[in-house]
Amino acid sequence: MTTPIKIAVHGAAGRMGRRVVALASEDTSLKIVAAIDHQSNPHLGEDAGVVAGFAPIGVELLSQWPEEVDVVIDFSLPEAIDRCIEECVEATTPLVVATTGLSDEQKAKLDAASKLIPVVCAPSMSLAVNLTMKLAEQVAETLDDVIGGLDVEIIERHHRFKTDAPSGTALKFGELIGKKLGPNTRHVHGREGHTGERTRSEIGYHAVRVGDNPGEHSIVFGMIGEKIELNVAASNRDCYASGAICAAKWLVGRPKGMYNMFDVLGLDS
Ligand SMILES: NC(=O)C1=CN([C@@H]2O[C@H](COP(=O)(O)OP(=O)(O)OC[C@H]3O[C@@H](n4cnc5c(N)ncnc54)[C@H](OP(=O)(O)O)[C@@H]3O)[C@@H](O)[C@H]2O)C=CC1
Ligand SMILES: O=C(O)C1=N[C@H](C(=O)O)C[C@H](O)C1
Repeated sequence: MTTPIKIAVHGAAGRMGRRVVALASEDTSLKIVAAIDHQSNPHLGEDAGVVAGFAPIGVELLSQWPEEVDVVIDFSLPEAIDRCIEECVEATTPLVVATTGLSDEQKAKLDAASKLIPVVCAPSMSLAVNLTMKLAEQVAETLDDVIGGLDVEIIERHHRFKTDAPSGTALKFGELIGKKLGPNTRHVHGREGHTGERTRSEIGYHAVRVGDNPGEHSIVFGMIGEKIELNVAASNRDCYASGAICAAKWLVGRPKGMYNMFDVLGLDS
């Protein structure tokens, strides 16, 4: 039997962290050795499995970083990411970053870290979302010069507790589509008032916040006379948690560098 991969979950008491703890604790190729959260989290000191709504796993939820881990999975908040990067660089631990809403400075810090450690960073760990991104690239490339012009609008729906908008995934869809449409693409967030006619060169973003929606994205490619709409929706959070676990397993033993879910899923060839 091979030795289990030792993982630490950062943001372990959050909505996503709990699902990562729950799924990883059922995976015999993994051993959760640390569950890290904010120093004032009310669950600190409790068993992370119990916090996740599961059986005890013998790992306390702590705010301290552990000594020895093979890989860290991070689903936290932008305000928590700097320390996470610093701890991983210091210990040369591979890092999977799923947190969205990072500042440009934080993205640069993560890039710098990837010169020293292997990093997977992706706004969505979901297989279906990443496949849909590939489809969206294909549609944009094909319709770029369509007669009458192409209008791209991205609508995302998430739970009312989400703190960043638009979603990291919506922004990634826009970035990938924008690359296919050319350098004049403008990214427009919402519409209000006397906006004038829509220009051809814009991608519109619309962020809907409702109830407990775990994440839904619609990419509309509108033309004169017809439209294509790509829809991808999560039924629950396990698509993201299992994607992150898959990324963590893939990352262990890789050379330092910046990777994404296309690399993990083999979608870039
Ligand atoms: N890439 C992907 O596939 C996905 C990405 N996400 C992203 O993951 C992130 C987390 O989402 P979600 O789980 O819903 O959010 P939650 O707010 O439920 O979870 C975040 C957790 O991080 C904790 N935290 C806050 N500050 C710190 C800190 N300084 N150190 C350690 N932990 C800290 C929070 O603790 P406390 O409550 O005490 O502040 C909380 O437990 C978001 O950015 C979201 O957009 C979400 C789903 C999928
Ligand atoms: O906060 C969430 O819930 C999600 N956030 C990610 C994002 O911002 O794209 C991914 C997923 O859609 C769920």
